[in-house]
Amino acid sequence: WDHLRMRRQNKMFAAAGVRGPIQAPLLGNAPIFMIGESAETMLELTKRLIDKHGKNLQITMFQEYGFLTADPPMIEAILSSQQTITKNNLYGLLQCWLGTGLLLSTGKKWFRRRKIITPTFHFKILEQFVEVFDQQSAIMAEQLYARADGKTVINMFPVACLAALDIIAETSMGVKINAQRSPDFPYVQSVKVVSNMMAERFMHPLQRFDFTMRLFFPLQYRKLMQNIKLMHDFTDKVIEERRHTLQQTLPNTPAAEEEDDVGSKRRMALLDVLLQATVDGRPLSNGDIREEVDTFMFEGHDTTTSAISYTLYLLARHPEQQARAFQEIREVIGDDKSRAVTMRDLGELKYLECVIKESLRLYPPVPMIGRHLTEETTLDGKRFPAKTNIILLTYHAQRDPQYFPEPEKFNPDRYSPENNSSIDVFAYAPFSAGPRNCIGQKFAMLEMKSTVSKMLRHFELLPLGEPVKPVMNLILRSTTGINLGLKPRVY
Ligand code: HEM
Repeated sequence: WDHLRMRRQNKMFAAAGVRGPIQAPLLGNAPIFMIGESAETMLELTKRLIDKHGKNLQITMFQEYGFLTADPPMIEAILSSQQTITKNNLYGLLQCWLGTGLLLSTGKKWFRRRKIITPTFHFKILEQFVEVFDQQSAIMAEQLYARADGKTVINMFPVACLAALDIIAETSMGVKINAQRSPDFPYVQSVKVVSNMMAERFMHPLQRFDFTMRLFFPLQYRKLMQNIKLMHDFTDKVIEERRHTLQQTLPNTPAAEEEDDVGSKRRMALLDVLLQATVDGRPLSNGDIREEVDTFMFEGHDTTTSAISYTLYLLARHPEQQARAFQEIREVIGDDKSRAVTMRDLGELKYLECVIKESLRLYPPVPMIGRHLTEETTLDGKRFPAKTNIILLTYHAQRDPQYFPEPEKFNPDRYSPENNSSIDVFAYAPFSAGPRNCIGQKFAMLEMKSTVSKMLRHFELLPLGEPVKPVMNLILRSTTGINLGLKPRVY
C-alpha cells in the first residue's frame, strides 16, 4: 500500500515538474543528509541541491515527502494561503515548552489566538517598551567597556542574548530577571539550557522524538524536562501574581496609566493585555496565557539576539556604512551619550533601518520556515500530495541574484526610498509574510534599532576575530561566533 502511495505521489511531483536527487529504496534521500553532512553544512547542501535541480525540490526522507522551495512565486503561494498554515512536523519538538501557543497552534485555535494577541502589539503598548529597550541596552554597553580596548575579540552572540532576555522578560511578563547582571539566575539558565538543547534536538535525528530521546539520551532528556518545569513554574507564578495585582487595581484605571508604590507609571506588559482579553466573553485561563508568554519568551529572544549580533558584525566589517549610520544617529539623538532614546528618535533612524533590513537579508535569524500540507493542495499551479512537509528556504531566496543583484554584497541602499519598491516581498521575507507572519515584527525592529544605535553611540565597531560561518541551529547562529572588537567612541 505504501509502495503504491509513494508511486502515486512521486508521479504528482513529476507532473508538477518538481525534481530532486535520485531516491534509494525505503531510505529515499536520507543518505544525502546523513553521509558526510551535518547541521553545519545544511545551508551549503541545500544551495548545491538548488543549483542542480532547481528552486523547487522534492526530497523524500524514508517514507515522508518533503518539498523545499526557494522560488518566490511558490513562497508567495504558500505564505498567502489560509490553507497552508499548519506547521511542519519538525516544530513539534518545541511543544513540550511552548504548548500550542501562537507559533505552534493551527486551525481555529490559531485563528482565535491571533485575533486576541494582535492588539497586544499595538503602537501604544510598544511605545512604553522603548524605555526598557533603552535601559537594557545601556546595561549592555556599560558592561562592554571592560573589553573595549580595540584588541579583544568579542563574540556578540552571548552578550546580546542576555540583553535580549532581559528585554523580553520585562516586556512580556513585566518582571526584571537581571540576566545581564546575574546570568546565573535559575530562570535565565533554564531558558539558555533549553534553547540550546532544542537547537541540538532539531539537528539530531535520534533526539527529535520524545521516545527516541528518552531511550538513547535519558540523562539529557531528564535535564531538558527539569529545566522546562522550572520555566513553567516561573511563568505560572508570574501570571498568578499579575492576575492578582490586576484584580486589585481600580477597574476604571487603564493599566498603562497606573502608578506603582514609588509614584512612577506602571508599564503594561504583554501578559497584562492577555489577562484582560476574553474569548466569547470568557477570560483566558492561566494555562492558555502561559503558552503564549512562553512563546514570546522563546520567539522573542533568540531571533533578536541573532539579528543584533549579525548587524553589529556587518557594521564592524563595513566602516563606510558604519560611519553613515553613526552620523545619522548623531543628527537624530545628539551628542549626549546618556540621553534616552524615544519612539520618535527610532522612527527617524531611516538609514539604520536599511542597515538592519540588509542584515536580515544576508543573515535571516529564521533561515527556513516550515509548513505541512494536511490535504492535496494546488500551489502556484502545481498539485502536491497530502502530508507533504514543506520547507521554505528563505535564506537562499534572499540571496537569489535574480532578485538581489550582487547578492553577497552588503548594500543597505537596496531599501532606500527610491529602491525599496522594487523588492519582492516574497523573495525577502525575514519575518515571513501573509496571515502567519511574525506578530512581533515591529517590536523586534524597535528593539534592534535601540540596541544597535546604543552600541554605535558608545563604540566604534572593529573587524576583529574570525569571520562568521552561519549555521541553521533552530535559528541562525555561527559556528565561529559572531565576532568584533570595540573601541570607546570619542566625540
Ligand atoms: C529579528 C527578530 C525576529 C525575526 C527575524 C522573527 C521571525 C519570525 C518568523 C519568520 C516567523 C514565522 C514562523 C513560521 O511561520 O513558522 C515568526 C513568527 C512569530 N514571531 Fe517572530 N521574529 C522575530 C522577533 C519576534 C519577537 C520579538 C516576538 C515577540 C515579542 C516574536 C513573536 C512571534 C510569534 C508569536 C510568532 C508566531 C506567529 C503566528 O504563527 O501567528 N517574534 N517570527
